[in-house]
Amino acid sequence: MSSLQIPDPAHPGSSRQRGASRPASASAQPSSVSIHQSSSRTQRASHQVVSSQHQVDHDVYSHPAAVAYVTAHPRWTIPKFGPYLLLQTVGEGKFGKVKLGLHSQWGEEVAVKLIRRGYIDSSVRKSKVEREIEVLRTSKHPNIVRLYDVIETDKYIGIILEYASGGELFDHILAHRYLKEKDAAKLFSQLISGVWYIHQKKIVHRLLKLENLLLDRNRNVIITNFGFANRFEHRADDLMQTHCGSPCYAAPELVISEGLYVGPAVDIWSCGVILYAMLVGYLPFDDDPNNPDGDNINLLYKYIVNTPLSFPDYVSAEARDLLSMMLVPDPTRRADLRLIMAHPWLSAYAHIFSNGVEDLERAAMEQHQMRRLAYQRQMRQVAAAQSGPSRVPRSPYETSIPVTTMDPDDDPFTSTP
Ligand SMILES: Nc1ncnc2c1ncn2[C@@H]1O[C@H](COP(=O)(O)OP(=O)(O)OP(=O)(O)O)[C@@H](O)[C@H]1O
Repeated sequence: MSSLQIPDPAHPGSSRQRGASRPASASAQPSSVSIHQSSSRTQRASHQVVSSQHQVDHDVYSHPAAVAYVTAHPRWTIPKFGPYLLLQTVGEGKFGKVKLGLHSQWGEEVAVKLIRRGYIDSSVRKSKVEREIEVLRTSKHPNIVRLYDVIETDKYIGIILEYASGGELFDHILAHRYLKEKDAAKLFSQLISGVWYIHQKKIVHRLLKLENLLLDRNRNVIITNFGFANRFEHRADDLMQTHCGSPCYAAPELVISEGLYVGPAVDIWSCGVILYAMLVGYLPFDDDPNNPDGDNINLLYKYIVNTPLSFPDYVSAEARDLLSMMLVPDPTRRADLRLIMAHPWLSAYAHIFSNGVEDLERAAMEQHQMRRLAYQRQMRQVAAAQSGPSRVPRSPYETSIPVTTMDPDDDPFTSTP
């Protein structure tokens, strides 16, 4: 596999990792190629204004995440992408891998979504990436994944995102079979707050599903994957394509009216499917091939439109009432967000809905600032421990564990675990 084509400022034209003795042997620099020229550049200052405190780069190798990575993979070098060390792969999309990144100065953990430029080979894919960046750039909400930066190289577009360390909501539900109503109501309120926020900004997500809901370390919802988000006023474009991959969450009008309707009600339907899955432990409308109607999208929608919702005994009457308001095939009769937020099943979380757009943006900024300061504090503690009198080796790099360089023909961004 060939290596990243990163212009090396010291050796123009050279981009390969060589036999370095330090773990982070490649330094990615943003290339001059851009899908989103000037706007992506303006995002790049986000890590430079937080603190006057200077940390030295090597402290980051004592960061618990770096130590854990090196302990698990003692023979791998750690590639660098911009100011971030790239650690393990935390997820994979059609575009490429998502890696855990570690800011080399501040020790902040981030998710680095590495989109291979080769993937952007059509206008649909190009606009998907551009949309995701554009929507995230303008969104600041405690439950919407935060965009920190966009770093471009010749081979990759790296979208630097808030790291949702709690994994996917899908797995959280699987682990519990289904969620307690109290827990589901909290998560659902956060989802609805995020959806309300983007709808206020005249944006529809259009691909809400369990796999696009992540959790942070405190089990709060983080909404991700805005690649198919669209403005209210835009007509449908790639919608049919969008939902071919996840028909179970797609509102009936997307199929029945051949995708011409792109109003906010499509997100309400998907939120209803998500809430049903949280409370029941399976999807209300299934595309399981064992379900004779499920493997054909048109039959599935005929089934959805003609079959009344059913619930297992353990779902409360109030929750059923809310779901029955949301999972209404006719979008004009489906509950809107105002009705959902006022529903008694969510009364314990009504305070979440009392915030306006500006309050939510302020809360998101404050939350982010606190998190960043906590990371910096952690780095300072690591540095203080390292310079203490009874200093012991704090990372495998200071022990006898050999650090070998990767094969220069390997691509560090895709071949490392
Ligand atoms: N901010 C994040 N924090 C932690 N993990 C993430 C984050 N973003 C993505 N992931 C992980 O990476 C996986 C793939 O990411 P992403 O949602 O971008 O791809 P996808 O759902 O396949 O989307 P696409 O349709 O763009 O291919 C997710 O399912 C999740 O496990």
